This record gives sequence, structure tokens and C-alpha cells, in this order.
Amino acid sequence: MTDHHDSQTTALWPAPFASDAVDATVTVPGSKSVTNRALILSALAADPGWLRRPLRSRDTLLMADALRSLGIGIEETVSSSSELAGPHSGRGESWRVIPSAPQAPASVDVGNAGTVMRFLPPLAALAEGPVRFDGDPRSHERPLRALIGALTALGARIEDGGRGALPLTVHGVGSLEGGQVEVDASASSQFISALLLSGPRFNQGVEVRHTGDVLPSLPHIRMTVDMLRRAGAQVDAPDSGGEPNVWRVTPGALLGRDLVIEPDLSNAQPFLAAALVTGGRVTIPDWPARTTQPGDALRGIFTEMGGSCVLDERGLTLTGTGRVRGIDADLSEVGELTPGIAAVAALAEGESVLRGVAHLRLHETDRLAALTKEINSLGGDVTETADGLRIRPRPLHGGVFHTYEDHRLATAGAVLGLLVKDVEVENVATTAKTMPDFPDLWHRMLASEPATARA
Ligand SMILES: O=C(O)C1=C[C@@H](OP(=O)(O)O)[C@@H](O)[C@H](O)C1
Ligand SMILES: C=C(OP(=O)(O)O)C(=O)O
Repeated sequence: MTDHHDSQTTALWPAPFASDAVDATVTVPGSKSVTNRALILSALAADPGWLRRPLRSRDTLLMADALRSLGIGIEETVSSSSELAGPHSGRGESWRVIPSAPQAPASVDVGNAGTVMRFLPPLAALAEGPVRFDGDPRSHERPLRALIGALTALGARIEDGGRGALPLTVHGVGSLEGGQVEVDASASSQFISALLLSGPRFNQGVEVRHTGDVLPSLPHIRMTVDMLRRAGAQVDAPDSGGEPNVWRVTPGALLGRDLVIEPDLSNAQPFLAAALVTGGRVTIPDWPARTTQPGDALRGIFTEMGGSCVLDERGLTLTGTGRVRGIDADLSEVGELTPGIAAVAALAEGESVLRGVAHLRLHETDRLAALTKEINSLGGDVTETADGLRIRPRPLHGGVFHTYEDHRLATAGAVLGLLVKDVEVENVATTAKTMPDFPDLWHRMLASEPATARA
């Protein structure tokens, strides 16, 4: 939770107050997690592939730029064809990825993207020469030690000054031996996803054994396994009859694919929350019938908190009654949903306890400390527990909601502002990490125009 004082980060956005129940259709942009996995898998493929309707945000542009600096071709095309854009979106963007062996020397800016700082070092180990990684000040504090240790055990040489963190340099020799490795991924599931994604290209493939006592964000590991299999990789996983806590990827070529990126269901959260807390109705088009995205759990969570959900050919529609119930929930599988759930819980009728999310202290900011401080500064009653938050609703008042360069803090502040007059969200532009159009989509939702994001 560091404070920043330049003019952009201190700019205040008056969060719109909802004088009526919202009633809107909101097309949300593509999934960050799917886009960045698709970029890695296409970069490692044997032939060119396409990403249709990729997310274009800070995290995905950083990934694309990093891959380009490693010699991978990524061409962006915009088409007005409604076929590519989908029925609800006016434009369609496609990225064509032309794979090649990763080139060094290269330099990678990871920003504050967990997916870039974790998924790219294993791929960089396949280059011949040094690849330097650095990023925002916060990236130096985010966990990386267990991944550095695992990659070193698999044959990579990594120079990190013993910090176990960024900045670091991966010195590749053109290939990586791979094989069996142990990793404690209790700080981030992304360590496991990182090793698996490049695993098909290691000489011996990879067998990853998680040794920690907890493992967060399991759906994100399932997403990795699912996308690897769709790209032609052979993967054994605990879910498909394998040993618990062990994942195995066989060496082999990956297919270049033509992939339509699903909407980001975690970024649908603030819009669904708006329907819930105002007693309105919001439809998110193109909600997938089957998905590994953790945001799909919102259907159950927001139903338990008082909404009702219908998934049909129009997409997912959440209808609220205006009454919001507190919840006692283990969010370890869906940690990235915590800030949005905390905002709704602060507006509920009863107490909430959110558990299983101690690792959020090492996300974009210390999310448990930030949510506690900011909701309490508006008059709330939030206390941190060892692994989460206890939230007792109180009448809230306006004030500045600081966001600590965390996109999900900014969207949580916007949800509070719907029911609390005069909330000002500091640095709403930080939503650009995963949803640059957020302020526009939010205003359009409130104006009850069907809102359309850049696809
Ligand atoms: O693999 C991914 O795409 C992600 C995994 C999760 O990370 P952690 O396991 O570090 O929480 C999640 O919070 C993050 O937003 C995206
Ligand atoms: C934790 C998150 O991001 P990252 O990919 O940077 O870990 C998030 O988006 O909530």
C-alpha cells in the first residue's frame, strides 16, 4: 500500500450515484487470463495462430510487447465485421501470432502484471542469451522466489542478486532440460501455470509437484491445463485422475489455433454488483456456458447475497431486489473476486466473513489492508483476519477512496459510490490494467444505454 503523488494517480473521479435501479446490457472486454495464456501458447506453437477479440489492456499489451521483443510476430488487425466482433460488439480486433524460437538479448517490462512476470521467464529460458525482466516498483515485492527456484532446478540460470524477486535476468542456452520439480505455490497459483505453459517445449517436458499447504486460484490452474490440451499438449492433472498436487506435461509440438477469447467474467463483477445493490438488472452478453474462469462463481455468490441469475441465449442476467445479504465464504479459489465482494458486503444487511485469501496481501497492493482502510474511511467496520476480512455493514458517507494502483480497488470504489453519495475514486485510470474502458462502460450502464466495449 504505497501512496503515489503524481497528478494522474491523485486525480479524483466522482463515482456516480445511482438514483434509480440500473437496467442495462454491458458487453465486457476479453479475459486477461485467457488472452495472456493464448499469447504464450501461440508464441510457442509450431505454426501461426489467431486470437479473436483479445483483451487490449495494460497487462495484455505488456505481454504482447514482451513477446515481440523476444522475436515473436504479433500483428494487430481491426475488422468492422460483426462476425468477429460478436453480436453485441461493434468492432472486432484480431491478433495474428507468428511463432519463432525466442531470441535474446531482450528486455521485458512486466509492469505489475502477475501473468507477465510469472509466465514469461520459463519461455525466456528457451532463448539463447540474456533476457532481463523488470517492472513497476510493486513488481519487486510480488512473490517469485519459488518460481526462480523451480526454473533453476529444471536447468535455467537466473541472476536475481539472491533477492528471489525482480529485477532479474534469465540466461538461456537455447533449450531447457525440464523434468521433475517441486514448487510451493501457496503464494500464487501462477507459479504452476507458468511451468506448465512452456512445459511442452522443455526437452523432458515437466512434472510439477506442489508442496505447500494451501493452493489458491485452482480454476486458473484448470484454465492452464484446459488451454494446453486444446493446443494439443498431453497433460496429466489431479482433476483427470492424476495424483493430487501433481501436474505432468509431455514434451511435444503445440498447434497454432484460431481462438475466440471469452469475456472477462471477473471484470463483469462490478456491473453485476450494480444490479444486485440497486435492485436492478444487468445482462452480460456472451457469458460462456462452460468456462474455467473463476468469475463464473459469481452466479452462485451473488445469488447467495440476494440476487437471482438466469443464463440463456442473451447471456447472464442478474436481477437484484435491492436487499443484499451478508455472506460467509471461502474465496481461496476465486481470490481476485474479493474486492468486489467486499464492496457489496459493506452495503449488505448483515455481517460477512471472507476467508482463504491471505495471499491477497501480495497482489497488486495489500488488498486486505487497502480494503479495510478505505471502506473504514467511509465509515465502515471492516477488520482484517489472518486469512481474510470480517465486514459489518454500517451507514457509509462520502470521501476519497484510494486505490493503490489496483484496478479492483477502483471498481470496488465505484460499486460503493452507487449507494453512497460523494465517493471520489482516486486514479480510476488504474482500471486500464485490465479494463481501460471502465469509466465509460460504467457511465453508459447508468445511462441505461446498452454499453459496448472495444472487443
Ligand atoms: O493465472 C492467472 O491468470 C491468475 C491467477 C490468480 O493469481 P494468484 O494465484 O496469484 O492469486 C489471479 O488472482 C490472477 O488475477 C490471475
Ligand atoms: C491478482 C491480479 O492480477 P495479476 O495477474 O497481476 O496477479 C488480479 O487481476 O486481480
